[in-house]
Amino acid sequence: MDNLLIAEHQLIEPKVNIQDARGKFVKIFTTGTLPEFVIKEIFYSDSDKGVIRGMHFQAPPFAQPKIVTCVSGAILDVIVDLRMSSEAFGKVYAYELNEENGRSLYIPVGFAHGFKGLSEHNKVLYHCSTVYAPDHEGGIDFRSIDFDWGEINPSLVSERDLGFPELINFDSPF
Ligand SMILES: Cc1cn([C@H]2C[C@H](O)[C@@H](COP(=O)(O)OP(=O)(O)O[C@H]3O[C@@H](C)C(=O)[C@@H](O)[C@H]3O)O2)c(=O)[nH]c1=O
Repeated sequence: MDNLLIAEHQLIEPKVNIQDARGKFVKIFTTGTLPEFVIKEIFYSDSDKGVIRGMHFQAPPFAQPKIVTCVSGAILDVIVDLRMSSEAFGKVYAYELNEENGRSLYIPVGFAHGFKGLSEHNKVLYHCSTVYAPDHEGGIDFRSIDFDWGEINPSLVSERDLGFPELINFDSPF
């Protein structure tokens, strides 16, 4: 599938990021940003400070490249490389996405994704290049990757996210 061809993650700078007397205008994506990226679903989440969601992926043949943008507030966005053939298997990349920098993160096939809310509230917008496939959803315990999440409040994490396997015991489908 063409939309699975962009193999590496990319931090996408906004094409326009303007503040004026009315407020902000941010263009996060335009044709040419990721020419092969096809949008099949768009959704957003709304979370409070300290909430952690992740680390999630969809397994082949329903793997799901996506572009993540924090349109309100601030998050620490985190991905981990789960590609068995990758020299960087298990490597973690983390970026602050927030309403000021207008940045997005493109997440290719073979990575799990999660984030922690840094501001009082955040809204995170997803553009996905495949549709939701609940039977092919998977995850890694966010506490098992090589990343310091700071304070973790289990009441701000879903039951499902607390029950995923640890990376060390994980049989990657990628
Ligand atoms: C992801 C998703 C969930 N749902 C449903 C399932 C559930 O009842 C409810 C909330 O789902 P979750 O608890 O999985 O929501 P959440 O934990 O926010 O899931 C998201 O986490 C981040 C880290 C990602 O990377 C996303 O791709 C997605 O997996 O929405 C859909 O109907 N369609 C979807 O595409």
